[in-house]
Amino acid sequence: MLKFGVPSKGRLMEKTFDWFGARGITLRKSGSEREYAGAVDGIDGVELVLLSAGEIPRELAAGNIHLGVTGSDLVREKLANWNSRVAELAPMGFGGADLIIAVPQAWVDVDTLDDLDAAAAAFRKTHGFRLRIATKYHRLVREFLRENGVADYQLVDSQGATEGTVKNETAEAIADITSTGETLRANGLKILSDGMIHASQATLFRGRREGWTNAQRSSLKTLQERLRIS
Ligand SMILES: Nc1ncnc2c1ncn2[C@@H]1O[C@H](COP(=O)(O)OP(=O)(O)OP(=O)(O)O)[C@@H](O)[C@H]1O
Ligand SMILES: O=P(O)(O)OC[C@H]1O[C@H](OP(=O)(O)OP(=O)(O)O)[C@H](O)[C@@H]1O
Repeated sequence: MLKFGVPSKGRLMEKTFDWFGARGITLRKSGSEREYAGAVDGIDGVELVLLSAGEIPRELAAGNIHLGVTGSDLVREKLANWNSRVAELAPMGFGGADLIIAVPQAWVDVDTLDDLDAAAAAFRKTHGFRLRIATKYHRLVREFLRENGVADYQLVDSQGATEGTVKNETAEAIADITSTGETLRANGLKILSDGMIHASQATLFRGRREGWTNAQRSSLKTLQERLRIS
């Protein structure tokens, strides 16, 4: 069977079903609403596996699923050298959100990464510890700040309500996903003008693990033909 991982809930699940439906391919949950399995109507040998969007990158890289839909941000965050472990088959045009760096609006002298670097050095001198950036995107934020010459900071882990960490005084800045910008505004934060790390959207990926059977290759080919993607 060709195993196809799709998000099991939340913002990406329904839109994934709609996206395939609009292209004449019906994804179907089998059994009860709560069962995390299903099938693809009209294409033999494809098995749906409903998984958390955050786990799909790892399952693709491990070869436990062959295809998967998840956010392009999650693939980049969860997989070192993601490009060598999965291939992008199709951007899907929904689930759009920007991973950005934001600081307090009250920091009137800080609008760019260079300003942040200067503020971070000053912060360390004054406080005796490094400026804290709260995020769940550790890999992407580290890479981005390294490439942009910002060094004098520390990451603090935040798995949710990240924008609140500044008010709660557990961080001075944040790196998180935003779509409408409302959460940032409500928490008195502003995006650095050059603080865009990644523009994410839901994407169909193929795992690059070797060892596919001929039947699995053939199911993928049929699916690609039906979707008109290569
Ligand atoms: N406004 C938004 N806020 C957060 N994530 C968003 C938003 N819009 C789109 N996304 C995307 O949705 C994906 C995360 O979806 P979701 O939270 O359902 O998955 P998850 O992190 O695996 O959650 P869970 O583990 O609870 O299932 C990411 O790719 C993210 O970029
Ligand atoms: O720009 P906005 O439209 O305001 O959306 C951004 C917010 O939505 C997400 O949180 P989510 O609701 O997924 O909860 P979380 O804090 O658990 O990640 C994200 O982490 C931001 O907090």
